[in-house]
Amino acid sequence: MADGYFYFGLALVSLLVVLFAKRRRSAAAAHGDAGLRLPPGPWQLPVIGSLHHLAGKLPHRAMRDLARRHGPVMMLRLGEVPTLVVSSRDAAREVMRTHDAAFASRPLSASVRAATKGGRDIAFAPYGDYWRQLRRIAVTELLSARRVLSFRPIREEEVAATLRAVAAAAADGRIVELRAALCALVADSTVRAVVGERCAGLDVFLRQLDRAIELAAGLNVADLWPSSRLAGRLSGAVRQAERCRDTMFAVLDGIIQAHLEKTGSGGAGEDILDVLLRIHKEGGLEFPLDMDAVKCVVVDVISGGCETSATTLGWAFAELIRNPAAMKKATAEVRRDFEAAGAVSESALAVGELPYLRLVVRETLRLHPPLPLLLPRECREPCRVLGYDVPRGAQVLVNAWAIGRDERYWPGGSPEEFRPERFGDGEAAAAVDFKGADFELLPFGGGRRMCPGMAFGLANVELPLASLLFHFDWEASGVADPTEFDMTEAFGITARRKANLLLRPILRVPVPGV
Ligand code: HEM
Repeated sequence: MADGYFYFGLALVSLLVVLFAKRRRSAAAAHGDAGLRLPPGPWQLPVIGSLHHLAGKLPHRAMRDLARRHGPVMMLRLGEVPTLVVSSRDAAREVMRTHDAAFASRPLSASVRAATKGGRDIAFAPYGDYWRQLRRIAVTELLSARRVLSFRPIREEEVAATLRAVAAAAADGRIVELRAALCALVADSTVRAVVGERCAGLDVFLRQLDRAIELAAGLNVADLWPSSRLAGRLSGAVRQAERCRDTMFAVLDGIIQAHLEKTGSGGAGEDILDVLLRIHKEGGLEFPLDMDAVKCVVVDVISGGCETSATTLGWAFAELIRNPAAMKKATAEVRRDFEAAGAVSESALAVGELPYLRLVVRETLRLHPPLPLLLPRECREPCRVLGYDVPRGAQVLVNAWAIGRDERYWPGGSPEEFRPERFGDGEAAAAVDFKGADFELLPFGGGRRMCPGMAFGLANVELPLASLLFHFDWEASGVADPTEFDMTEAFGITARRKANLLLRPILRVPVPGV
């Protein structure tokens, strides 16, 4: 609330000083940025910069509309923060491939700095040797294909528990709020993979994590006006981020203690925290992995793992409900392939079964990248993108959501349409994938800071989706025309679906153990 009043007050002050600021701006242009070809952008107000252009809309949608007028490389000012917005495949390629090293850092806003103890985690560590060391640990130890595979029994158990709960609802003719069920499924699988088991404090931990992610979105006055002490004091965002961090760390202290007391850790049964504690104990690293770093990485992996996969699953179901032909095709495929087995198994999924279901996931990630603006990057050294000069220190947002819906890259039907077939044989987009080489499809980002959790995330999407389609048919409750199914996005760092996912399950293939 305090943020709201403060913001409104600043907007009023802005209007009063606009003429004065115009004069000052032209004076500044006369010496400061002379000779540079800065990217174009919409007109700005003093103090709030470009924020008024975003008011009342979701940021990725507002930025897409602005980019249509000002171009694929556009400069905004969010409060005080100069922000480059990139909205085309070619511009994204320049940021993530041509000048990848120049854009390989992340901006550390005051609240992110507080939540991550100054960027001690993987996602927000400034680009450099410390980040490189953490990234190596993540890729080779924590999130490697072998490690993700070792969590298969956890995923299978959690999916089986969800299937049993849904079967009970189906038997009673009850409607299921599938969004909540999917969030719980992904959270339980992820938490068990990271810390071994759910414990009492984890609900508190997950609530604080949600709050910390909200604060990290940067739309609070402390992060928008970093030079203003008054803004920092009025906002309280930094104090809240510290409180979230301390509460999460206190829960982790108990879990770490229990891990340290446990005997015989190591080898196949290791969870991610075991691995981190082993690396902490072995030492010998250039930057010792102290307990704060261990906790920051655990928070990173749980936050990276939960929201993104659950959001993807929610959208996949919503799109399938809205597109009965695709639902029919995906369901027929999974029932045909697993009929003999009587249940979906991840081992069969791993050897390339269910090609259509995989296209459903790819199409879902095209239309609904869970992080529509990825995670922000920061320009470390002045460089040029599509011929425009980008100043050092500018925050850089890649609008993956807008690029994924740009008709120039998605010919053959409306890019707004959910059509998994567009990635099939004979179609222009057939070879386009989300592995970071195709800059029109960037749900996991690209370049050095690309998501290291892709295999982990996809495993948490594919098995639940295939299993829920295998055993049940799904009907939207109270929706006569599927095309009317509500697809409104919620506001937040992840673009999750706003409405609940109220669906009626109809049992078609018996669930084992029920
Ligand atoms: C559907 C699932 C997921 C999506 C769509 C996704 C998306 C992303 C994106 C867009 C980025 C920023 C990339 C960039 O700056 O170019 C990112 C970074 C990251 N993701 Fe994911 N992610 C997913 C799952 C996961 C999972 C399961 C984990 C961990 C278990 C994870 C951990 C991370 C980390 C640690 C980073 C920061 C990497 C760095 O800065 O070096 N993500 N993710």
